[in-house]
Amino acid sequence: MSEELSDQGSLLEARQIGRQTTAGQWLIRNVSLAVHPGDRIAIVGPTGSGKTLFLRSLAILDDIQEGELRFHGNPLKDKELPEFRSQVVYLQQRPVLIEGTVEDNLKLALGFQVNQHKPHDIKALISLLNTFDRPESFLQRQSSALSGGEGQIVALLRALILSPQILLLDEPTSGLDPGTTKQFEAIILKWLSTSDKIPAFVWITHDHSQAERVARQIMTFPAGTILPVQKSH
Ligand SMILES: Nc1ncnc2c1ncn2[C@@H]1O[C@H](COP(=O)(O)OP(=O)(O)OP(=O)(O)O)[C@@H](O)[C@H]1O
Repeated sequence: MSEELSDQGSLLEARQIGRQTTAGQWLIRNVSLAVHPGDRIAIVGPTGSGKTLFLRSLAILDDIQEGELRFHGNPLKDKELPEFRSQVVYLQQRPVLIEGTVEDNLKLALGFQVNQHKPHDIKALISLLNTFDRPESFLQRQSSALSGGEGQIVALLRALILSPQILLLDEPTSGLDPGTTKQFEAIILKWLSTSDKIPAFVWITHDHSQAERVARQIMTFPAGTILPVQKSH
């Protein structure tokens, strides 16, 4: 995460991001990253070093107290946020599914106005389901009856049918068994190779062998970005 960023052609760029507690203590500071088309970035680093705080900042899910985010080279305006959300999708550790079937969940994102121009490509979806080794009838399963791993894969498929430009993955396989983890990775790699865009991902993982398998760039979250918490007077 160098401070010298080339913004040439970056999709998403974080410059000198800082996050503070409400009491004013810095949790992360001066963290920068540029994501370009085709990037496959893994972020590794110790527990509590601020990886999630940083990724959530990239996803514009939390406010930042310092620094700047740029999307396609420009600061993001409020009115551009729905488009940003359809292009930059954040997947958290635990899937959040609605009641109903797998298909209801997959169609959910497409219901948002900003996504209505995106075709619901059922063929592509079924091909991804095959990578997951599930028949088409899996679409009719109730979300409440899915295992944790199946739920996480459904959350991934729901993200992918939006055809995002960037996936932000926060330890998405930490609760999955090795077989489901491999399927999850295979779906992402298939998506990368079949997307009509040149998508990118930023993937937080504690598993160095996973980082080696999926990423082209591995970044260690720098301990130096975390300042010691000051005692208040
Ligand atoms: N809102 C908050 N207020 C105060 N401290 C917070 C807040 N959010 C996170 N923290 C603290 O900031 C630090 C970084 O948290 P974060 O979840 O980003 O770490 P992480 O590197 O993702 O850890 P892990 O690898 O365990 O998921 C932690 O010590 C956490 O307790």
